[in-house]
Amino acid sequence: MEITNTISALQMLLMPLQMAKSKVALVPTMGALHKGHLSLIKIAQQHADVVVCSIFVNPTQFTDPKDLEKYPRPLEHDIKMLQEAGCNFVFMPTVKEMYPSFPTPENWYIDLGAAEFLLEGEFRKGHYQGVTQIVKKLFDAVGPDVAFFGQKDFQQVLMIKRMVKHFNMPVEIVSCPIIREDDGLAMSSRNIHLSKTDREHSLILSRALKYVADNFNKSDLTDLLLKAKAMINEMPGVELDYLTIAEGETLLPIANKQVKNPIALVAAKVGETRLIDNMLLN
Ligand SMILES: Nc1ncnc2c1ncn2[C@@H]1O[C@H](COP(=O)(O)OP(=O)(O)OP(=O)(O)O)[C@@H](O)[C@H]1O
Ligand SMILES: CC(C)(CO)[C@@H](O)C(=O)[O-]
Ligand code: BAL
Repeated sequence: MEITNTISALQMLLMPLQMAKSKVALVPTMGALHKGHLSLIKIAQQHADVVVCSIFVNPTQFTDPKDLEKYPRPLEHDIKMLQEAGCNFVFMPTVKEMYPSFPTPENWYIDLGAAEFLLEGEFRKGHYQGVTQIVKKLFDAVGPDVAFFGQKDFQQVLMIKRMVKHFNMPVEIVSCPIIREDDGLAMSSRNIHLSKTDREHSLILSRALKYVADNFNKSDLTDLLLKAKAMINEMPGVELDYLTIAEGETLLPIANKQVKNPIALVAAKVGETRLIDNMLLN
């Protein structure tokens, strides 16, 4: 496994492979790797000849400076995990490498459609501009044929697909299933911040989503949402940002069950830690 910190070194390594028409996959991450990330690497290995994993805690997508400051960065552990997973290249750039004028912000704005401002976009204003800005830079640096993202960040996958379309980039975007702990909690790097009690309380998120999924076909939509929200609101230490049943392209709340891709999405603060999760409804 080769580890590089600069775009030019990475490109020198990848160029001969790309000239020989090897299929290159990219798995972008912010590190603090867990089994969810490893599942992306595994799926990428099934699709491509070469897998590049990037580790970069991207400052432009953080709206809360404290969240950025305390984001976990266990680099040695990450490298060991990637080595064991058989990843071929790790790209770990500095902030200056990705944003040469940092801390002066670069000009960046693209139209991601109305869904940018819903859900995560409402609670983390500007988040998807930051995400698409760095993913564009990573795609430009690596030149992947295909890139893998987790369905846990469902809205992120939608936004990245829109960015790729906006720039006509020749990159296939693959959304991969959510990996959960045995008790249902969606794996996330931020779970490390949960106290023992928070960890117990956090289970209400996947339970409420499961309740929605199990009852979607048999219950009235309004009742279903009310009951699922009540389950979360009754849990001490959990502060709900949103729970919605939305259409999977527009992310608008659905008015009837006949829509194409219904999905339940949730975000809540559990103690001091903000978590998100979602479940497809058919
Ligand atoms: N439980 C999971 N199952 C599948 N994919 C996941 C899971 N958790 C994260 N991913 C995906 O891994 C990629 C990198 O995510 P990231 O490094 O932000 O990890 P994370 O666990 O989502 O961290 P956090 O949510 O705390 O920022 C993203 O595409 C994300 O959707
Ligand atoms: C896609 C991503 C690596 C961009 O920084 C990040 O948002 C993440 O880890 O989901
Ligand atoms: N996995 C999403 C990245 C973020 O929360 O900023």
